[in-house]
Amino acid sequence: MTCRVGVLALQGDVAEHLAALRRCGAEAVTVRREAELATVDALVLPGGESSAMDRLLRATGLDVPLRGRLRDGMPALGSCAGMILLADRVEGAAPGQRTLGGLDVTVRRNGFGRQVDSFETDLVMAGLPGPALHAVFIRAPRVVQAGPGVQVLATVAGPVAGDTIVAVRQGALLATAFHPEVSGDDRVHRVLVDLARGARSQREGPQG
Ligand SMILES: NC(=O)CC[C@H](N)C(=O)O
Repeated sequence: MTCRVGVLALQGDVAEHLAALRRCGAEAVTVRREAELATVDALVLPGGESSAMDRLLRATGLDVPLRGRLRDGMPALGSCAGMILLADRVEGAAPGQRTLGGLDVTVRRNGFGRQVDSFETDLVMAGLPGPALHAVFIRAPRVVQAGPGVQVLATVAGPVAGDTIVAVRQGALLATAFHPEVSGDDRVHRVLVDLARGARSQREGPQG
């Protein structure tokens, strides 16, 4: 079945997500306004600058309907800055910076510090069959705390003692600290597109 997946296009890394979603068979569209948001079965919140996106979300008034759709169970994938937007709590936020929330996690912005602020690694991600996933981290956040309803999908070693959570899922919300749209491996987007198809068929009912 076909499904329509939006990419929040106020700022940041939009084109690569649209391309990945199309390779997964979804109709992919940019979302800047409430009317566009209303047409999509699922949404990608891309990487970029989370404080800038927060400002633009509030300036355009898109924050209110978007929070509503997230609360109503719209599937979403937040990558990097998008993960920050979906987090309930942020450490190192810019003055006045807020999030949409929905994911019961605390994230630390720029959580890998200056020395390793960008790096690439291969990681095993729960729910993705096949080989390890190549993950690109660019001034990425890290998850410093996850609530009991949050499934940890992937971790990497460091930057402090032990492992750091870099991918999570809670219900229909997925978030990665890395950028799944730049590796050419579409398996993370495929999970979102499957969730979008499920949401679509639920809405359309048995004969849809
Ligand atoms: N690549 C990214 O999305 C970086 C996120 C950025 N450091 C922020 O805090 O918003």
